Amino acid sequence: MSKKIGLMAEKRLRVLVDMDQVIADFEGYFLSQFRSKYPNDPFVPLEERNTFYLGDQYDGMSDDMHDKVRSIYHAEGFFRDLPEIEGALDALKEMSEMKGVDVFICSSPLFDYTYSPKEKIILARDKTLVNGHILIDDRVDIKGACTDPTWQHVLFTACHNKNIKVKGKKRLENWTDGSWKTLIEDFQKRL
Ligand SMILES: Cc1cn([C@H]2C[C@H](O)[C@@H](COP(=O)(O)O)O2)c(=O)[nH]c1=O
Ligand SMILES: [Mg+2]
Repeated sequence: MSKKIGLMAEKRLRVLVDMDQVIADFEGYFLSQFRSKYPNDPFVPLEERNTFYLGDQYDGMSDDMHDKVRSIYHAEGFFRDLPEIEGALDALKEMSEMKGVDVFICSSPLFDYTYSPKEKIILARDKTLVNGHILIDDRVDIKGACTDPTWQHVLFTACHNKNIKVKGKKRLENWTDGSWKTLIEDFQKRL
């Protein structure tokens, strides 16, 4: 939204920030919960995760694995209790205090709607329809009804995408080395 300052309209940068695996540690928490509930089952260490959906690596391991995996992230409190990705909250607070920057958390719900919508913040199954200048998200392929979204996707590095080569996209490796600030400032210059 632009605010009028005298006769000049201030250009504001709209930053959309994904939640799971960008602000909240979905993968790490899933693994710790899975190992504590099913200590005798095989699991995929985070260094070996290479698909967006857990099921793509887990489901074939045994007949009951599909249900076991879902019993973890469909559980009440799973999303509410996700720990922070290191540095995310400080970075987002600082980002939201930057002059001319508006920050929105933009997250997809699970297909099972029992708990995740109540435990998340802003929900959009189709993020291509959300209007913003930047979308910081760990998912490599963000598709939807709009083939030409307003935002530029910045890929947040996660265990499942770290080895995927993406052409023409910027990456943000973490929230702790200060590079997010340079990224935001670069986008602001181009507004
Ligand atoms: C099975 C499975 C589900 N997810 C979920 C977690 C979130 O509800 C969405 C991803 O949301 P985002 O806005 O794209 O971060 O899908 C998942 O991330 N991984 C899974 O294996
Ligand atoms: Mg995500």
